[in-house]
Amino acid sequence: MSSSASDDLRSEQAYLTTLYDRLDGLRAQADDRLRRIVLESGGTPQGRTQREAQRAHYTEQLAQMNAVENGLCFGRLDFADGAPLYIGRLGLSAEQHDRDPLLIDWRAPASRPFYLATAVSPDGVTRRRHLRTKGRVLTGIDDEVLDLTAGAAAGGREDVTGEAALLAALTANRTGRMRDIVETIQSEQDEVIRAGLSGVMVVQGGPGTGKTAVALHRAAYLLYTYRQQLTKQGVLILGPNPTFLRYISQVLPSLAETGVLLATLGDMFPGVRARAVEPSAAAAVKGRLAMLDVLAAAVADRQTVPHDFAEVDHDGYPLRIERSVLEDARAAARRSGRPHNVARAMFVTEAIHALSLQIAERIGTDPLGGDNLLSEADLAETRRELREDVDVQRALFEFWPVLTPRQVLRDLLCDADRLESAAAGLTAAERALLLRDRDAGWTPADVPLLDELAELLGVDDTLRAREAARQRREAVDYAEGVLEILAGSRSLDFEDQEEEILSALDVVEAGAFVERHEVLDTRTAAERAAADRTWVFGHVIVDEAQELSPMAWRLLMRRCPSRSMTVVGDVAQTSELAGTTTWEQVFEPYVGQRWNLVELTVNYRTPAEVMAVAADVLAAVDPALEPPRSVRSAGVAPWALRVPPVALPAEVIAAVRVEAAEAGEGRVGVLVPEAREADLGRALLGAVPGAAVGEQPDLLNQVVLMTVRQAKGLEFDSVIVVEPDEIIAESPRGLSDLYVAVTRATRRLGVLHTADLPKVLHSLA
Ligand SMILES: Nc1ncnc2c1ncn2[C@@H]1O[C@H](COP(=O)(O)OP(=O)(O)OP(=O)(O)O)[C@@H](O)[C@H]1O
Repeated sequence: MSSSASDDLRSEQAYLTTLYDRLDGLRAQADDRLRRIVLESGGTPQGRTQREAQRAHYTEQLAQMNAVENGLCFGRLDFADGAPLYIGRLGLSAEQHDRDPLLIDWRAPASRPFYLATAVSPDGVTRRRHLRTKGRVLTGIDDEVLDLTAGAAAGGREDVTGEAALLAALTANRTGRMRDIVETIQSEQDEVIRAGLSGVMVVQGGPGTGKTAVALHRAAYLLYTYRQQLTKQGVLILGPNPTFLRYISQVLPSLAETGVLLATLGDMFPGVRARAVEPSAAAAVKGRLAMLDVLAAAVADRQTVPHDFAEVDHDGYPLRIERSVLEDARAAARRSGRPHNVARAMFVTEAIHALSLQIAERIGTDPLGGDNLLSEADLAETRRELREDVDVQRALFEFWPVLTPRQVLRDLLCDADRLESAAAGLTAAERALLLRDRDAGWTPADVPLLDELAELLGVDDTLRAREAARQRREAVDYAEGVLEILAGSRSLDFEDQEEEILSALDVVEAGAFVERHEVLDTRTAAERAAADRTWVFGHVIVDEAQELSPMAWRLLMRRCPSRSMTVVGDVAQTSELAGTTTWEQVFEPYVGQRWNLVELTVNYRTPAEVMAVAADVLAAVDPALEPPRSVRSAGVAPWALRVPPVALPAEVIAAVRVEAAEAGEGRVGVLVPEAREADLGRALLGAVPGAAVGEQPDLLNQVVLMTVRQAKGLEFDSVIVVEPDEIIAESPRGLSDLYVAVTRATRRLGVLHTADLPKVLHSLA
């Protein structure tokens, strides 16, 4: 190492140490304040609220400071004039302000040239320096000189920034968890990350173009830039499945952001974790907008009338409830246009009104032919009696019951007759796809249906108020109990004392006591949002968005009426039959033409050799689609091996062993047709006990066997695709599935097949 290089290392290490000292100082300060707050107690309700807010603030600050411990500072910009700027995961101000700022947050506008400056357009930057660190120790420096006039050779490529650091990141072993890319964000990605908050932005990009990475960094950017607004309303990131959410789960915490709700569609109905699996064809039927009519009919079918009449016992007499009375009441309630549970009150009022007239007719008829003898007050009393009569209530409940979304959907999907009545617009084959067992669990495609039903059913305010009143009564009863104990202990301790002693009982009544002890809601917006179906998010980010059905989009749009959304996906990778192959189709109904399309064109994951194979598959999906350009080659040719059918499991195991040895610390993914998953999974597990297989495989294992659908959005150092012709044949979107499968590799790709290779893989023959 030249002496100037080692001088550089030494002085940068010294600066790094200053930064960590400052971080430690701030951490100690926050820790100390938090400790003091935790020790404080009592005070007024406002005081306590304030303390709670401060506690949350310092806890979050500490979490943020802990999160940035690794890679605190990763870059430096030198300018033609002025002092250099250091770029990091967090902004740090100096203790003495003349040295400010010590470190600039990567999201601050001043950091932008770090991602955008090039030799051709340096924006005043003369040098961009990447600092490589391990813990608190500087391990290396990569410099890019951007000032061509300074005489230094610019070298490197013009299409990437920070080439050395980028290539180091791209060729590193995969770990089963996605890493942040904050040190090497490329300019086309930076544009997306820093776009404004409002409106719908669709980011279309081929595999490996960094859509997921960009979506996550955009969440961090938006939270930094619009902190107040978004902390209150929350940001939702919707991903395709729980395995994928675990894969990306570390990225935002490593960027010191934790207040984001990561969820799958299956999590979007509070109280339901929809994890059951169903055929894609069934999900496709559930995803169509035709289900709106089916659901509306299913609710209407619950508003029934008897064949002729119903009879109940009222006040010792049989009371006939005529079909026509119920029909009129039902028509009036339906005409109100209110949701079913809300309109119920009107149905009951109308029915009771008609029944009271019927009773008046019976008992108030003037034998002399004059007006009815019952006064208005008598009629009101009759109505009151009818309303309070449990038998009448029960009968009316039967004709217009209070319903929950789960009840309506379960009853519908488990009953061929109900389905036939409500889903008359579907074909018999489609209805057969919908029919399921009563004890089958909820699937993700059920969730938008439950959400739609919640809208159709509504919540009866009187019921809600009754429930709130019940809860409050319980709390007051409890408080009275507490106060009684206090009173009891006073009489024991102080009854023989002369002077008056003020007890809690004298200064507070039970209701007020409850109010004072109401628990403060200290949950983050993300936590509160997860528990509330009607929560409206400040921003919604959707990953693998091409897979969502029209019904799922309705649910999402309800959660985001401001339409502040970032939608990332690739219409060439759609595997769900309910998914989309054009973005226009998705957004036209909600925002017309008012959405922005941005395209990412560079593939950071898949090396050129693998992408050449993928390009042939893509051409078969749609010749008009362009594959993204690989940023690097791996120097390894993809391979294919034909094996006898009986030897397939043994050959898979052998290939896994070879690839695991090649991958070293890296990860191996075996992607198989759905029909073979169970058998091959079992065989692999027998030979490689640590392998991850099954519904939700643990990606931290070195070897993972899964279907292509499960592998959506994931990547492995080495990928073995098994029986590609079966993957193609398994679904009408089988070619897209094969495209997804081959583009999961970051280094090596192999194909095992027992029949002829499909034509689209001819380059491997
Ligand atoms: N600027 C970057 N610097 C370093 N690594 C990057 C960069 N951009 C993307 N990557 C890496 O490339 C890989 C692919 O990124 P990502 O998964 O976000 O792509 P994607 O477009 O979502 O792919 P797919 O459509 O196949 O799911 C990841 O390992 C990611 O970390």
